[in-house]
Amino acid sequence: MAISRENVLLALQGIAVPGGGNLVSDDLVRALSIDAGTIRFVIEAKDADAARALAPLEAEARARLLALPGVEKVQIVLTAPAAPRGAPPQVAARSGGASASGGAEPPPSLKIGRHPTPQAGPLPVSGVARILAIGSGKGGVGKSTLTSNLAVALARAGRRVGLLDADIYGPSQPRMLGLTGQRPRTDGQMIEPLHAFGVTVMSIGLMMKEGEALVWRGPMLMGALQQMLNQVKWGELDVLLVDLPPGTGDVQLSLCQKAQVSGAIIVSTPQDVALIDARRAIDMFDKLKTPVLGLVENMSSYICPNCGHEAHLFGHGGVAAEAQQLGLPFLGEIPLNLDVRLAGDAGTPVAAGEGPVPDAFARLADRLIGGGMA
Ligand SMILES: Nc1ncnc2c1ncn2[C@@H]1O[C@H](COP(=O)(O)OP(=O)(O)OP(=O)(O)O)[C@@H](O)[C@H]1O
Repeated sequence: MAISRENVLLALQGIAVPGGGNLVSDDLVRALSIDAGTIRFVIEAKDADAARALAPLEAEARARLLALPGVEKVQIVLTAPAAPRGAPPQVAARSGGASASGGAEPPPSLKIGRHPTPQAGPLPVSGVARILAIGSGKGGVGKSTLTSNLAVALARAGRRVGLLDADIYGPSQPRMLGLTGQRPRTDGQMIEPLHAFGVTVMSIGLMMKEGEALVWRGPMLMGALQQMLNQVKWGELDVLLVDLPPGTGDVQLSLCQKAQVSGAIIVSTPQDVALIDARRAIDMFDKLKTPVLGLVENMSSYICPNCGHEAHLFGHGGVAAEAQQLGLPFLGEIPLNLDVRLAGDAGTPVAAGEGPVPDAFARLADRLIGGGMA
């Protein structure tokens, strides 16, 4: 029998916390997910003392949930922030590069991941002229790589660019932009984004302990995304690129429901399997009434650095053909090149340098600017 979220919350509402209220009314239940017979969630106490006081409630919550029909397993994590409340100092950005890494700091005190605030429909983000969703049907096609490099290329072309890493299942932008270990500053209300290579950057991964968001679903995710859009001091931006998780899930839905997204760009490799999934992503954006602005082919051709021979490891031209068939613009192609990966791993996007690959990203940026998309 399917377990309903409402029944779980109802059971948890019955558990009083010291000082009045209950687990749900005090917003202590975070990251609730229900997966077949398993219920997972986090009880987030405000500090270590509060966590100790809540420990008996964890057992009570488990017992109550296990008594619900269909529940086989209950996983509860009781956590408290590792550091006292207050913002860790932000490390200043080096001009032209990413802020220097200061080692792994605890997450900022602002709680990310909460129930969404009701709103009438998709809203603009203050100061942001355009929001572009960067999506893919399949994982690993280079969507995050493309997003960081496109952001850098747009910044180099003089645009005011923001990048929101909403890939909660594997936020990779901090690593790709050399921001690993840094924490954004917050006053408890608003978040100061980080800056790297001329791009204003915020990643859901910078706001939480590793792996914390993995269990989020539905409303929690929607609330978190809403916070990332509205509680970050984005400043005045010509364009905000949103790096989405692969596929067609809650984050895509939440983004298009909460924000006025100008359009989506779909990244795919030329392989048939990737293209089939890309079609699904396009279909989803159509259903969400978000215009698909075009397709990009990543890992297009491979030029052997030793002999100059051009090979097409994943095929070539498949995405352009698909775009034509769907009547969508083909925005450009990025070659498969070892430097792309090495630069991404090293935290200095290849688009920040010179050469044929940075030129390919510059062409893509120009195409978007020329088309009024960025
Ligand atoms: N054009 C390219 N040439 C060489 N390597 C690339 C290229 N594009 C991406 N890569 C590498 O492929 C791997 C996957 O890329 P990336 O993480 O950007 O994909 P993704 O689609 O965002 O994945 P996920 O869906 O898992 O987030 C990375 O190691 C990246 O460096």
